[in-house]
Formats: sequence, C-alpha cells, structure tokens
Amino acid sequence: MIEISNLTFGYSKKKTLFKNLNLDLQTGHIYGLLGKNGAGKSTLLKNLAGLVFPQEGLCKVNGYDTSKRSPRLLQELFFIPEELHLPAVTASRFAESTGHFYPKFDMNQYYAMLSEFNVPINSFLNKLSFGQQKKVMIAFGLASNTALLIMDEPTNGLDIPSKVQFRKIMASALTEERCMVISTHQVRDLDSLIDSLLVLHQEEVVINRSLDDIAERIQFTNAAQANKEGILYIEHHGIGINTISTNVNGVYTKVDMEMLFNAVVHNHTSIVDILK
Ligand SMILES: Nc1ncnc2c1ncn2[C@@H]1O[C@H](COP(=O)(O)OP(=O)(O)OP(=O)(O)O)[C@@H](O)[C@H]1O
Repeated sequence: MIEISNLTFGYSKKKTLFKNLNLDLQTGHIYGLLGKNGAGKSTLLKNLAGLVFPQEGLCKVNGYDTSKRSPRLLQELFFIPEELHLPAVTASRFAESTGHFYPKFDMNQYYAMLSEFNVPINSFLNKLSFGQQKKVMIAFGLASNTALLIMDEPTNGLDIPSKVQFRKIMASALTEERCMVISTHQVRDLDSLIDSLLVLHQEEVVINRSLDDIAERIQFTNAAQANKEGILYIEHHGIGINTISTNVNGVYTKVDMEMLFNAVVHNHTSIVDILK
C-alpha cells in the first residue's frame, strides 16, 4: 500500500534528510516508527501524507503519487500531526462538517470512541486541553476508516489511563484493509500495540521488520541466559546486564524495542545486518 522508492528529501538542497530511501508497507499492520530527535520521522510522515514533496524519487500510497494530492488518495488517508490547531467548533460540529470528506466515516464509531476517551462533545475544540484535542483527532482519524492512518506522536499529552485506552482502541480499529503508521519516542507506548517496527537512522530506514521476524532472529535476555558466543549488544542496568544475542535455539523472547533502538543508534551494524 505504501511504496517509497529512492526518496531524497531535505528542506534545503544542501542538507538532505533522506537519501535514496526505500520502504514498502502493507495493509493489516500497525507500524511503529522510531528515530532519534531530528532523524526526520515527522518529515517522512509528511512525505507520505503529501504535505511535502520529494526532491527525487517517488512516494506512492495505493498506487497514487502522494505529491499529486489527488482527491481519491486524500479521502483514503488521514494524518494526525504532532501539533494541533483545531477550530472553534464542537466535536459534533467538526464531524458533521468534515466527516463527509471520508466516504467510510462512521459517526457512531466516532461518538463511541469519544465516550470511551471521556471527551466532552459540546465544548469548543480550541478550548479543550491538548490531551483532549489529541483524543478527538484520534477518534476522528480512526472513525474515518481510511486505508492509511498516520499519527505523529499520538500519545504526547495523553495521561497513563488514556494511553491504555489508546492502545485498546487502536488494536480494535485495525482491519486487513487498513495500514497504520505511528511515530513516537515513547517506545513503551507502542508496547503490545504495534506488530512491525521501523527505525529511521542516518537518512535511511535501517529496520523494517515484524516483531515476530525480529524475535525469530535475535533474543533479548539477561546475561546469564544469553547465548555467550552470539552476544551482539549489552546494556548495564541497576541490578544486572541485559543482552541482545543471535537466536540459535529457536526460542522466541519478547522484543525489547527500547534496547533494540539503542543498539541501532549506537551503530551496532551487526544487528541491522541480521535484521536486513
Ligand atoms: N519546515 C521546516 N523547515 C526547515 N527545516 C525543518 C522543517 N521541519 C523540520 N526541519 C528540520 O528537519 C530535521 C528533521 O525534523 P523532523 O521534525 O522531521 O524530525 P523528527 O525525527 O520528527 O524529530 P523529533 O523526534 O524531535 O520530533 C530537523 O533538523 C528539523 O530542524
């Protein structure tokens, strides 16, 4: 559904953020996009949403070039940016005036999610707290039932109970026809939500793998349980040492996304190579 080929982009010609970046994403998945501050996560999402245009290469969603911003594409794509500037209308009025741009928009689903998130539907959106505004947009984006839903830092501003609700609501809204891409630095917020991990590092997507694929190739254990010859990365914590090692015995361990991300950004190319 998403095909990015040889994407080169920079806000100025001199400094590129991506160079010949390639990426293929499929429907039926929730992808988590990780990268250091300034790696270009938001910019990559904006290329996908057709809000900025490649200098070179092509970004396609459902076969449409996103830079052309065709109505047929835009009705199947919803982007929730990190910062919101919502109008002075109620959540109900907003849906009545905007929902019809999305042919599969479901008003009942929208109200059900707002109720689950406990957001007042009769207050002006611009008077709601940042977290409440985020919840309205998340509910609207999910209820739009677009084939592609892109969220930039959706959990920013959500309190702990709302993050739990967010994960629950997201998981229930995924279908085989939808693709969701979420960027965050709050790696823990993605736990038990995403099924595939993308890591953007040094102008490229260096990891694009399902968590199952990752667990098949590498193991996350403490030092005592690690396959000593296969240790690829270690991290000291208060009471011991955690390791990433090659999976030689076929035992699946839970993927520690934070540790994997740390390993990648510290340039442990052997891990990237194993996950290629
Ligand atoms: N509109 C813009 N004009 C010029 N430079 C920009 C613009 N937007 C972003 N940048 C620059 O592009 C780089 C990547 O920014 P981007 O926001 O995509 O990174 P990010 O990975 O989302 O960062 P963060 O994790 O801090 O949100 C940064 O160096 C930023 O200063």
